[in-house]
Amino acid sequence: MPPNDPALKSFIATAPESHFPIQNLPFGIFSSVEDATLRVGVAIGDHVVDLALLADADLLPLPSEVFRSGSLNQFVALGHATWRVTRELISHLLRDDNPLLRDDHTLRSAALLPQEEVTLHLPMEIAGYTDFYSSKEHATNVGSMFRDPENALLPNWLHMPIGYNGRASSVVVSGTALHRPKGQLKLPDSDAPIFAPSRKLDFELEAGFFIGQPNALGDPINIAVAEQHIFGMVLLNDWSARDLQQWEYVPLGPFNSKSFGTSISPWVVTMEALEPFRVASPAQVPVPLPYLQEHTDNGFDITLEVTLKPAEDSSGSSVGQVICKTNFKAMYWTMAQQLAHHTVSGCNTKVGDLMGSGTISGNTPDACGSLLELTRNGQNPLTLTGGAQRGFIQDGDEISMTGWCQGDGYRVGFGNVVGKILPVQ
Ligand SMILES: O=C(O)/C=C/C(=O)CC(=O)CC(=O)O
Ligand SMILES: [Ca+2]
Ligand SMILES: [Mg+2]
Repeated sequence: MPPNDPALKSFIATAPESHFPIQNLPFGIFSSVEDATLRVGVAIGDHVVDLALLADADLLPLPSEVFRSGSLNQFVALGHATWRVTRELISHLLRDDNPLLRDDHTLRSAALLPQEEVTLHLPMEIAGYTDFYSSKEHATNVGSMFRDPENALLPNWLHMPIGYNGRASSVVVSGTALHRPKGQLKLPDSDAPIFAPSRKLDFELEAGFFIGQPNALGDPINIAVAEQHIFGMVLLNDWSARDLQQWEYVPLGPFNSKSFGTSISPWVVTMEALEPFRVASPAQVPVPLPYLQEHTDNGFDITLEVTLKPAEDSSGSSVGQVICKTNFKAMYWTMAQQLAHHTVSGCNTKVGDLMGSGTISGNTPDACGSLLELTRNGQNPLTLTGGAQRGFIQDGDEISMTGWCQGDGYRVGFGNVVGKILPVQ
């Protein structure tokens, strides 16, 4: 049976709402109390499979050092065929009718660790980070607040996937707390900026994808093969200080307002696992230039949610609340178009480059992927359970994003990306 078959079952039982059934098998980097080495793991249910130990036991045809090099980069650099075959072999080893690992109690207890007992790390060594701006609803919402409601979309927006070169050094894995940034901001009633902690700290709900197959300088990626260059996807929170952003961003785009931290989920869901959830993306009018024209469905049906958990009150309690529900399939520009556009100038990419989709907003009020949009720039604060109000993020707040593809009786999920905001340093 192929690894995406909905009927497949693992000897590691998974509930229907688990993000990590045998049909998923996302790759990540973990360490454990017994072994601090950063090594490659695959999530299955509530467990992690240690691929280095499977390779030591000759159950995977790769040198185990590939899985002990500290990131997924070495493994991913081996190429598309290796990612696919490795996932197939792991799927085979985890099937409920395969006794090889199931009945080898020594290997099984060493190579299958409960997820709650491991530490997850950044999955890739991130060569570069680019952030796109590909949700029409998001671009329209922000354009109408920051610029002109009559001409919310700038004239270039419908012709190319707009993006900016972000900051790779500050991409952090889920669970990493970040301090509120300081910077220049200009208050509405003043002509001169002040230097102060951001008062308009926000999240941006995004999906990210990792480059698995690079392209050389001067050799653009054709849109027809663009997806073959993608290893897989994660969830991404592009933390944004709106007051710093509004003062600094013209004409070269965001700088300090977004470079203080970008959080990603630890498990990279492969494009193979996402294949059953491919859907058409929105029709594009006007038709884009030929290098951006697609002849296949390149959208993906991924349900997304954001939860805000406010700082604990004096009794130490805090309840998380879902503040956004949306779907990745609403994105106007696809990953294939983003990659074709990114490289059309001759720009090269490297294994481990991270591309953000841009904030994912939909066309209902609760489908907005940022507080900027959910609260109309803080003017209509959200009222949380218990009465607390939020225009923007307060110190101690935790933002958690989750996402999954719904199959028939199973989910291919991303887990989550969580981050807490600490007071200014
Ligand atoms: O429209 C603007 O001026 C700014 C938009 C953003 O801050 C969003 C950005 O980072 C790109 C995106 O996430 O869509
Ligand atoms: Ca962004
Ligand atoms: Mg960022």
